[in-house]
Parts: sequence; structure tokens; C-alpha cells
Amino acid sequence: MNQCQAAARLRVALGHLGQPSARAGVAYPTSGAVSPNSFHPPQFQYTRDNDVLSLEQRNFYEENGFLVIKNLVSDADIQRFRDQFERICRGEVKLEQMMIMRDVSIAKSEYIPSERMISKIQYFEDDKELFRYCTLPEILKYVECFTGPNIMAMHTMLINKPPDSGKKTSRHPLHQDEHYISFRPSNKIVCAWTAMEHIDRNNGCLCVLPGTHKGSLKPHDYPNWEGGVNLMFYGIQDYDENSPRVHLVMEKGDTVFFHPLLIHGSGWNKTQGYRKEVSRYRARLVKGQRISL
Ligand SMILES: CCCCCCCCCC(=O)SCCNC(=O)CCNC(=O)[C@H](O)C(C)(C)COP(=O)(O)OP(=O)(O)OC[C@H]1O[C@@H](n2cnc3c(N)ncnc32)[C@H](O)[C@@H]1OP(=O)(O)O
Ligand SMILES: Nc1ncnc2c1ncn2[C@@H]1O[C@H](COP(=O)(O)OP(=O)(O)OP(=O)(O)O)[C@@H](O)[C@H]1O
Ligand SMILES: O=C(O)CCC(=O)C(=O)O
Ligand SMILES: [Fe+2]
Ligand SMILES: [Mg+2]
Repeated sequence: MNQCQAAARLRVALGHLGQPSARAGVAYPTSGAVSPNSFHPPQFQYTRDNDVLSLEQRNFYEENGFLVIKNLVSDADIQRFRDQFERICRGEVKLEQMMIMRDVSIAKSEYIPSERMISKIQYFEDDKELFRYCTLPEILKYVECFTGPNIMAMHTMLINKPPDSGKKTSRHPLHQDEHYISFRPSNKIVCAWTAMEHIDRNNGCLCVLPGTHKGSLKPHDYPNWEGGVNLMFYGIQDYDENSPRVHLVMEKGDTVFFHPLLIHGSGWNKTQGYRKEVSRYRARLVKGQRISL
């Protein structure tokens, strides 16, 4: 697949859904006279009413735009995702729709099937083993807290962050996921991101700017990084170095749910290991696949 085809595929996959059809949040009063003094904004804008989240968790997401649930995905399931990833790396599994990405630092080197060559797999909806991630009841249970029922998976990916070559190209610039998608409404979309092993600042953990989900979509462009930037990895331009950042240290199976406007990225992998995470799971549809709860 050449670059243009890959880029076109990304656009098609992200662009085929319709425009907003539903409103998020708790309903405003719709009838009767409402005096300015009796009007209250909805208490919850970013989470739905059900009994899965505690009030504290709900308030945390409303305020910060992300929520970490510890130990959500079992070791056995993660082992299955890992085994399948390895089969894909060995070239034993090939799927038409799946897109494989290499880090820019090795993009021009000879292709030898191995985990060294694959930094990201996108669109694994046709892979039964990997797509199991999107159907795990424990994941769906939480996704529904943000999206409501009638859930659909979008833009699935498995990231295998490579050891950095020294040029810091393994960083993922700070961005908002909404830059990459054309469907809305924002408050009914969530990302689930599950650590497939211990992830901290050494191997390039997720870094978030809490509360930024309350802002709007910012202009994105390539960052001005000396060591190079991966194709199509855009970042926000007005990044304030002093804004408080939170580094999410996660154990295997821990899962973070975050809002598509939350500014986030990931640091460089200073270790020699390949840092793995499986993610994506948004409430929406990919190629007609609908997940029932
Ligand atoms: C509910 C849903 C919400 C969804 C939210 C989405 C959030 C998304 C968050 C993100 O992940 S942000 C990042 C999004 N961007 C991507 O995921 C990039 C995806 N990758 C690709 O599209 C392809 O891997 C890419 C176009 C970069 C290359 O694919 P190809 O199969 O064409 O690669 P190939 O090996 O044939 O190389 C073609 C050319 O590209 C170059 N290349 C390959 N990988 C590269 C790379 N990583 N960086 C720079 N150049 C690269 C390669 O050297 C070569 O250059 P030349 O034409 O000069 O020979
Ligand atoms: N100079 C920079 N400009 C813009 N974004 C940056 C810059 N440095 C890091 N980032 C981004 O900020 C986020 C957090 O980076 P973080 O500081 O954790 O890692 P790092 O700079 O890669 O490594 P280190 O732990 O050595 O600081 C990541 O998304 C990273 O891509
Ligand atoms: O894990 C990373 O490196 C960043 C992933 C990311 O930006 C995302 O999942 O939206
Ligand atoms: Fe992202
Ligand atoms: Mg830094």
C-alpha cells in the first residue's frame, strides 16, 4: 500500500459516519415557564446515568476528562492479544483492512517480519482475535457510561511503541483525537486504552492535560521536532510548557477511558523493550459491525 492509499484509507475509515444526531447530557426542562433563577445547568455533561460508576468516579471524569480503571482486562485476554500480535508480526496472519505502521526512524529500512518492524496496527476489526478487545463485557460496561447504549467500535489500534533510536521519534505529540474524526457528538465518544504491560515514563506512558476536554478543538500541525516526526502524527500548536501534565503509570490490564477533546500524547520509550497497548474503542460503527450489550 502506498502512502496516498494509506492516507485515503484513514480518511475513508474516519469519515463515513453521519453528523450529530443525538444530544449528550441530562435534558433541560422542555415545557413550562422557566425563570432565570430556577434554571440549573445539567449536573453531568460527559457521563450517563447508570449504576456502574461511583459518584466520585463520575465527578472525576466530568472534571478531568479521563478515568483509569485498574486491573480491568485479564492477563489471559492480554496474552491472547499478544499472541495474535506476534502471529501478525511473523506474517502468519494477513488481513486486507489492517494497516501496519513503522516508526519514521526505520521507515526506509528493509522489511523483516518481526515486532521491531511494526509500531502500530490499525483497523483490526476483521481480526477476530484482536477484535475480541472491543467485545469484552468489562470494557463495554464502562464504555456505556460515557456513550450510552448502542455502542460501536471505531478506529481500533494496537500500538507497539519501539525503543527510541535516540531521536525521540517514538513520542506521540500532544493532540486531541477529535482532530482525526469527523463524527460527533463529542460527548458520546470515548476512547478505551488498555496497557498490555507495565507502562510508565520510562517506556513512554500516556500523558494527559486534565480538564482540557472542556475546551474546543485546537489547530493541529506537525511539531517542530529535530529528530523527525511520523507521517500523520499531528500535535497542538499552542502547547504551554507550564500547563499541568499528568503521566499515567499503568499496570497490565489497567484501562483508561478518555474524552476525544482531552489533550494527550505519549513520551519517548527510553527502554530496549517494545511498549504495548491495545486501544480504541469508541462508541460508533466500523464497517457495519454493531456490538450489542
Ligand atoms: C472513535 C474513533 C476515534 C478515532 C480517533 C483516532 C485517534 C488517532 C490517534 C492517532 O493515532 S494519531 C496518528 C494518526 N496517524 C496515523 O495513524 C498514521 C497512520 N500511518 C499511516 O497512514 C501509514 O503507516 C503511512 C502513511 C505513514 C505509511 O504507510 P505505507 O504503507 O504507505 O508505508 P510504506 O512503508 O509503503 O512507505 C511509504 C512511504 O512513506 C514513508 N513512511 C512510512 N512510514 C512512515 C512514517 N511513520 N513516517 C514518515 N514516513 C513514513 C516511507 O519511508 C515511504 O517513503 P518514500 O515514498 O519516500 O519511499
Ligand atoms: N518539546 C515538546 N513540545 C511539544 N510536546 C512535547 C515536547 N516534549 C514532549 N512533548 C510531548 O509531551 C508529552 C509528554 O512528554 P514527556 O515530557 O512525558 O516525555 P518526553 O519529553 O518524551 O520525555 P521526558 O520524560 O524525558 O520528559 C508527550 O506527548 C510528548 O510527545
Ligand atoms: O499510546 C500512545 O502512544 C498514544 C495513543 C493515542 O494518542 C491514542 O490512543 O489516542
Ligand atoms: Fe490520541
Ligand atoms: Mg519531556
